[in-house]
Amino acid sequence: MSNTITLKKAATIKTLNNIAASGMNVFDKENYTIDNESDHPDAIVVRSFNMHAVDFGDKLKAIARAGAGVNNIPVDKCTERGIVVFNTPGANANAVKELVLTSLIASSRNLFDGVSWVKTLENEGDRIAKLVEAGKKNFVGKEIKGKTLGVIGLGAIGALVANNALHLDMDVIGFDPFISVDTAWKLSRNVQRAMSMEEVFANADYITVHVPLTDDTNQMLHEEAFRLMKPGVYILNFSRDGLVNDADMAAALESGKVGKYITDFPNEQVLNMKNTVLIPHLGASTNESEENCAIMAARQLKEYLETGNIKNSVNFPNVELPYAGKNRVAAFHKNVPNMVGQITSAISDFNLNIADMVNRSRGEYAYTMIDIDNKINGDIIPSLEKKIKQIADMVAVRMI
Ligand SMILES: NC(=O)c1ccc[n+]([C@@H]2O[C@H](COP(=O)([O-])OP(=O)(O)OC[C@H]3O[C@@H](n4cnc5c(N)ncnc54)[C@H](O)[C@@H]3O)[C@@H](O)[C@H]2O)c1
Ligand SMILES: O=C(O)[C@H](O)COP(=O)(O)O
Repeated sequence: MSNTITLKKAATIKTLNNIAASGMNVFDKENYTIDNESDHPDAIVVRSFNMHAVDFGDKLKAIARAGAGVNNIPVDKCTERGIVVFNTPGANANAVKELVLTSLIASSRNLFDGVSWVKTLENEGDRIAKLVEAGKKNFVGKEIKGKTLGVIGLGAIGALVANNALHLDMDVIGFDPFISVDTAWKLSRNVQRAMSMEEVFANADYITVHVPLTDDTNQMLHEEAFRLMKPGVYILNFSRDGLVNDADMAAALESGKVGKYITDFPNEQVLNMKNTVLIPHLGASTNESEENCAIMAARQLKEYLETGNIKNSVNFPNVELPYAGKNRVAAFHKNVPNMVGQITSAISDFNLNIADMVNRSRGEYAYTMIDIDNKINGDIIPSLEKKIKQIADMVAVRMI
């Protein structure tokens, strides 16, 4: 049995985090209601809020993540229900890049420890200047020039970090077995290509990870990985805490195998480790990035709600059919033979003519949009919708 999803003119949007106003203003008041208390929103805009236990209600059509990582969203469950999950690729990449490079230099120069120490001198009166000169020897750092930065994951953020580190006179070695063609074009040819993660581990003085948290990357930095790294290596994690095995990291920091762990994702274990720099998930927290993400998320969502077109979804294919403003059937179904045939046959049963259509698949699921040429008598729509929904392996149907 498929879900009943019928687009109403006024859609309700719920937000689960603070979303920049410039993004929410994309939703015009005539067609959209922003209601953060709604139990049955048409769409949700979210940042890092953990949605795994959230009740979706029975009208939810789409979730827009104003940001990159979607591990806070139950994506498989959404796919099974024909709920499109969007993210905003690259929209916060510059913000993260700037903080990664800032932290790289600042931690290398023991800046965080030094600055914290100075604050402890506040009651020392006129002795402060003398104490500063005597104490600075405890914070001698190292320069990054000529050192090797290993970048694991050369997507929107990793590629920017890699290219910019070259400008800081670092040598850069990168690893990404799934690098996109777009990113490969943007990457400097001076970034050395590693054929394995182990090659990065063996050569890098600093390692920064920029991969999504998935079943494949979960705990990718563990005891065996640390064993292969150079002694005293600095590790930067601006991706997710689940990428690192905390117990192994604690041991590696204790032994000095890892010289410093800089993370944007502190947790209870990490808070008790030595030689850490703990940042309160500030990677994407700039006005520019929050606005970029919110505007991109809102535009993608609005386009989808109004036309069915999909751009930058993490669970359904990109699909675009210019919307002529007539009547459109948008159907999510299993990726099995003869679905398009059955939908078009249902349409012709109502003596309707097809103006245009598109079908794209992604893994086990597919999405079909069909524009109907005739001016439909409004009474027909529920019957046509019902008929299409009754097709076996249909997941969800919208009449737009
Ligand atoms: N700290 C923050 O505020 C912040 C902000 C944005 C993103 N992030 C995190 O950073 C991650 C990356 O963001 P992005 O915008 O660069 O995403 P992206 O999708 O552009 O890049 C991810 C890259 O990782 C690569 N990859 C996947 N699995 C890999 C593996 N096993 N080994 C090597 N490479 C692998 C992919 O091919 C892709 O190129 C996000 O998923 C998110 O978790 C954190
Ligand atoms: O994956 C992301 O985009 C980042 O972790 C940013 O998360 P935030 O939107 O909660 O700052």
